[in-house]
Amino acid sequence: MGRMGGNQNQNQKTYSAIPSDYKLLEEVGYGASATVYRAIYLPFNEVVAVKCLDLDRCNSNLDDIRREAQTMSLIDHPNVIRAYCSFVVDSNLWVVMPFMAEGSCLHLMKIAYQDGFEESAIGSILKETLKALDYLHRQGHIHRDVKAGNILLDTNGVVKLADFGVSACMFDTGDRQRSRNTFVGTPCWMAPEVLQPGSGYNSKADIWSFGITALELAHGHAPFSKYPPMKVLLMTIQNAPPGLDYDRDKKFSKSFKEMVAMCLVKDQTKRPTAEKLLKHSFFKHAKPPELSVKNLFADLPPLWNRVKALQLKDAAQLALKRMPSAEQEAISQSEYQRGVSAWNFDIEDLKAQASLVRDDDDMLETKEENESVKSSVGFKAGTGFQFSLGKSNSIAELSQAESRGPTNQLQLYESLNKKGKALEGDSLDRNQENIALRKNGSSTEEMASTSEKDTMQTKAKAVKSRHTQSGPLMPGMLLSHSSSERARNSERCEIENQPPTEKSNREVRRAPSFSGPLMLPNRASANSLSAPIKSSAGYRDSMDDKSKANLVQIKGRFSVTSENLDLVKDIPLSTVPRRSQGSPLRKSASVGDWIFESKQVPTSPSSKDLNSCSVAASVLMPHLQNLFQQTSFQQDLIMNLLNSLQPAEVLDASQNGKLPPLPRSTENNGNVEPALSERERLLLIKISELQARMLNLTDELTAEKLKHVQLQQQLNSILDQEENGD
Ligand SMILES: Nc1ncnc2c1ncn2[C@@H]1O[C@H](COP(=O)(O)OP(=O)(O)OP(=O)(O)O)[C@@H](O)[C@H]1O
Repeated sequence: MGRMGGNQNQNQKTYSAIPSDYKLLEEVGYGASATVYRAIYLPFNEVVAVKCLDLDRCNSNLDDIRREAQTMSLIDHPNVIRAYCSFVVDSNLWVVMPFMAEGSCLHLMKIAYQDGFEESAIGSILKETLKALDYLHRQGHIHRDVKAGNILLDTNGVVKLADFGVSACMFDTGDRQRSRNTFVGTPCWMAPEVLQPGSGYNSKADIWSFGITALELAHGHAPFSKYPPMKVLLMTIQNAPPGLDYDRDKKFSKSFKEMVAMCLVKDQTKRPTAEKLLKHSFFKHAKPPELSVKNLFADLPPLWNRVKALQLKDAAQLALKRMPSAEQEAISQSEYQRGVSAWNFDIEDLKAQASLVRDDDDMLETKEENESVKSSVGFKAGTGFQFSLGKSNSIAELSQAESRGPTNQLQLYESLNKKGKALEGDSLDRNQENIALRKNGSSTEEMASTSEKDTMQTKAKAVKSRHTQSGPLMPGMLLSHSSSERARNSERCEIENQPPTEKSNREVRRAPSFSGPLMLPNRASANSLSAPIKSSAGYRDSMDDKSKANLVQIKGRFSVTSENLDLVKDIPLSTVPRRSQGSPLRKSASVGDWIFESKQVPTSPSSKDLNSCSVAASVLMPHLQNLFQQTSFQQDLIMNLLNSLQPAEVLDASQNGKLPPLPRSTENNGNVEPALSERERLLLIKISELQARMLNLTDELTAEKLKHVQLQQQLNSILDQEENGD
């Protein structure tokens, strides 16, 4: 057992890393990879929360986890939950935190406010959350998982933002997904730029999630939460942003609506910073949380009883339902409960789930949708996808091709690829392929993963194996998700089309064309097939100057800052050997983001050369950087793909001379191989084939389901006739 991180501040109490010092009591929550217990820290006789993360389900490097834990323990803000300490116990990581006796906003809504909170409480909760975001952004961090489930409440009305850092490394690493093959994140809270490869994201992604969280608190659920993740993804990218624009929202003030609309602007550069948003009149008039939030818990039973009640209620509901719909429910609940944590998707799971959406349900949805969405096209028979014609040609083309069938889609993909268009970042198809690349493992496992039964079994097993200390345990159940309302998509083009303000114009002008090592790829793009990382200058531009200047790395959900940035900021990425030993730039094993170690910056001859020709360098740098990143990601993706291929297939392909040999060791792939482009081309074809196969299978499945429905209808009519005959 080793201590992972703890607060070093002399003025603060020190918590030991000895498991027997903690008496675990009731389970008070669970997430995708962790169960949270109320516990007593015996030396202080103090109630704390212990989050137990199952390390078996995460192949992350312990060093990365340690770094995350240390960063988490350095967080110091009244609205951000801090880790007292964290340490490994058997195969679990225990994170000790303050106990928030009223649990998360999500829990509270489920138990007592299924249609959301009233505006005054929402204002207070959001204001406190925004203070937390402002702090994190100033420190150079992006939270990336802002949602009601991560806003914790204390009995006296204190609001704290939780769930980052340690869990981030669990969620972000592809290893975790590979090892479990069960995870599919719901992109309900994700900003469009996060969902689209290559576009790059920054702290403004948190502002989008914050806007979605505002809607979640107002309605009791996030927009699109009843849809399968793939559909949510499409709707987020292609529809107008959701808002508080409907009849049911009449009760909300103009300033609340306006604030939400400001957050939910698709163009990230037009979203306000947390600091600026805090000055909005909605927050100026927000009541202190001890006045408005505290009232929410009056007369409610203790948190653990609520959690237990929710679990029992959901279990009973599920048991009552017929299996197919129970499965659907479980999937939907599971997705909602698991939330947005992983910024990775799994195309096959997504497709499988999309095909489970009942058509009759969608017909209703579509009717409603058509009221607000001006033009929409069918996505794919049987899946119920609907989306408006988007701005992007490639998305529209691909979508139409998708609706025409897999062959067309493949052809279009290939033609785009030929034209070079397919490398554009906003290609949905590419996004799907990126997603597909994350898949590894057998389809049997994968299908099983979506079933309620397995989810429960897995959770029960995990809880059993974890809990060796004490405390009554409930088998982990899926939380209920009462959302039945769909989100509406209102056109708010005025907001999006607003001309940039004078200030933002100035910002754009000031924007450096060379983004340096800080221009980090987004997670989606890091996994993209070959999408170039467009200039991610926005990352710095949109941050406060202070944090911009200090940012040196992103780890998990953290980007860590340094005062010595100047030392490193002009080192071109293209001159830095990637992931080779001793390189200052390497990839975090846990999170897939770049880490720059400022102390080890080499002075490379090429950077000197470039400096001697500064004009050319400034023009060249972004291109070189993009090229470098592109190649790196391609390498990653190829490795991912190779890993996902059956070994026999790889062997076969290389023996037949189809594929040039590729070093399988991830240690060696820092250098760009000359044969890479040929290999990439072949692999792209392979990917296309795989995707086409997958689409065919999905189509077959859909056709079978249709047949099944028709047969059932025939059977029903025969039975009716027989009954009438009788
Ligand atoms: N400090 C705490 N005090 C009280 N309850 C907590 C605390 N931390 C977490 N919880 C409860 O446990 C739930 C799960 O915790 P958490 O979100 O950290 O787990 P996770 O596995 O990281 O979840 P997710 O899937 O949302 O990322 C929370 O939604 C909340 O209800």
